[in-house]
Amino acid sequence: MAVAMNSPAVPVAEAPQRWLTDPILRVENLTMRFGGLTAIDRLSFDVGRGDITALIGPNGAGKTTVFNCVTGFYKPTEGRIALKRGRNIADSVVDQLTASGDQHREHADGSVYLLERMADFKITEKAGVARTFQNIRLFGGMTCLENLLVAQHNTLMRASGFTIAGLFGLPAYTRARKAAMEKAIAWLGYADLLDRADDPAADLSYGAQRRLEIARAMCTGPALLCLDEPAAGLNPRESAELNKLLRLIRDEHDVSLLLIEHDMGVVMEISDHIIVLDYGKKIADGSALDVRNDPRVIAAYLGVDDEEVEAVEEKLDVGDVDAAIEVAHVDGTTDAQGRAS
Ligand SMILES: Nc1ncnc2c1ncn2[C@@H]1O[C@H](COP(=O)(O)OP(=O)(O)OP(=O)(O)O)[C@@H](O)[C@H]1O
Repeated sequence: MAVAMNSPAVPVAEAPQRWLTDPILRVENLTMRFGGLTAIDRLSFDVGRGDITALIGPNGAGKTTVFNCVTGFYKPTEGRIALKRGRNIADSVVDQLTASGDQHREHADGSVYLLERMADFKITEKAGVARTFQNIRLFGGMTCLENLLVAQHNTLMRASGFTIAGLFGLPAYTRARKAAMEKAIAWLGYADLLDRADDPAADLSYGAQRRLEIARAMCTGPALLCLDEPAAGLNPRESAELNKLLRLIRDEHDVSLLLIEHDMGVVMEISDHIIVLDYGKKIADGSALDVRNDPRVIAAYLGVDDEEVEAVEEKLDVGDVDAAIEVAHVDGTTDAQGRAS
């Protein structure tokens, strides 16, 4: 997908650097090899609790592979992925858990999970990590409301004691069913889809389907929400609606977000923290402002040669980002994916 570094985005004001002081997710020395190909190479980064963190980079940089490792779809070749559900959990607690060989530990300040040791369904259910995919995966024939109820199936099954007792009006099940309905209706509201509750999901516009998918992920009660290209294919109005929903999730629901995104307008506007990958390695890590001005990032996206990075740097030294991008555009030869050809 083409990437526009010079989109008219206004970077957000400098936010507190929570990824340094209070990480919810800590990825350390992550390596993923597919046969002879090293897709991720000793990658380390932190995701701040309560932040919107964007993982960006040209096509093939390894973003989806990182997501697949965090969410348990892939078992990493090496590395540790620790999720801390609770503030002030010392690194020594994570080290003790690692040494114990266990997957999870309850601690006075919260729970710690080693995601690289867990199956994907446990990562969702126990650690509280939800995700969406590049291609929308709703149940198209079900209504919007039904999609959000299905997401709460596990909670309802637990409440029924995993029996048919729910059918006979077990009080715990009746309460859980009411709570599930209230949650589904609340998320339809947050996603601005209340008036479409009884319509089949497949009838919604593309942007509305994206918001429904995010609402469905939120119905699982995550602590960390991973979104794979949520703005792909959206028009400017739909992107603005998406940004509003993502900010609401961060600001009012105490959920941290990790997203892969190619749309630099969305990334620069809503991200507290940006991590840039190229060829499976981290090439930049910081606020939107830092990353936007980083010559290595511009070079990676626009495909300039190493010696031309200096020319880009010179323009940036005098604060002329647009001229730096212009230099990169003239000198770099890019293919449609923003990768040098
Ligand atoms: N299951 C797999 N088997 C073999 N190679 C893979 C597999 N998954 C990913 N790769 C390779 O790993 C590298 C990183 O791919 P990945 O999909 O993570 O990149 P990406 O940054 O998400 O790209 P895009 O922006 O196009 O989605 C690529 O070279 C890709 O071909």
